[in-house]
Amino acid sequence: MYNTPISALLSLLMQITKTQLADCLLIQPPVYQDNRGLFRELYVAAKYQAAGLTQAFVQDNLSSSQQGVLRGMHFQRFKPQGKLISVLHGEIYDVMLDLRPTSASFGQWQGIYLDAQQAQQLWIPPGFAHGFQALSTSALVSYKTTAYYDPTDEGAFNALDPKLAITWPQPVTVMSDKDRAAPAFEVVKQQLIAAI
Ligand SMILES: Cc1cn([C@H]2C[C@H](O)[C@@H](COP(=O)(O)OP(=O)(O)O[C@H]3O[C@@H](C)C(=O)[C@@H](O)[C@H]3O)O2)c(=O)[nH]c1=O
Repeated sequence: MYNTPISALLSLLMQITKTQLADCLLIQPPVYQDNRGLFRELYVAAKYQAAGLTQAFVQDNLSSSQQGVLRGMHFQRFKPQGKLISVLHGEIYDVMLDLRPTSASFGQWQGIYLDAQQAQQLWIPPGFAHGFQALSTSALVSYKTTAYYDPTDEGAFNALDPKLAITWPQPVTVMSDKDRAAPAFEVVKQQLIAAI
């Protein structure tokens, strides 16, 4: 629909901010409010490609969580997924951790608050672990991925690992059994280094 210069211009309407972690982006698309409510675009290929999200998305996911629920920290080892995160209802604290051994921010994590009213989105490229906590009564989170879900390729480390000390904002009410049983980050880190 748009040629490259026009899509580059359109992408100026989106505010793109670099995060502390290399290659992750905080995206603030315009939110149009009127007496009916609001309108926002979730994804427009030409605009997001112009902003640097050039890989094709192949899957859309939706999860609903009650307050305090913690999901993560997850990744795929050989078929890593880039993720474009949007909150459709409520508020979350979203955490990404750089798993790329050659990256300047390898092993570092950053948490970012995302909420449906402000409508920020987070771009987490392939090569990161991801998790979030629902902070509102309920939170509806949608995310696009650049690789298919493959349960045989799934990896995880413990989001409550005291050495990582991720500062989850609220008491953790529920985690999956799988997430509670996940190893400490150091185990995953050593595996990643050994695989170089
Ligand atoms: C992630 C995923 C799960 N499932 C199934 C497997 C399982 O039966 C059920 C719930 O899966 P999980 O417990 O892994 O769901 P969840 O803990 O919400 O997993 C997600 O967490 C966040 C933090 C991410 O970043 C995602 O990539 C994904 O790992 O849904 C799919 O069919 N497709 C998928 O893409």
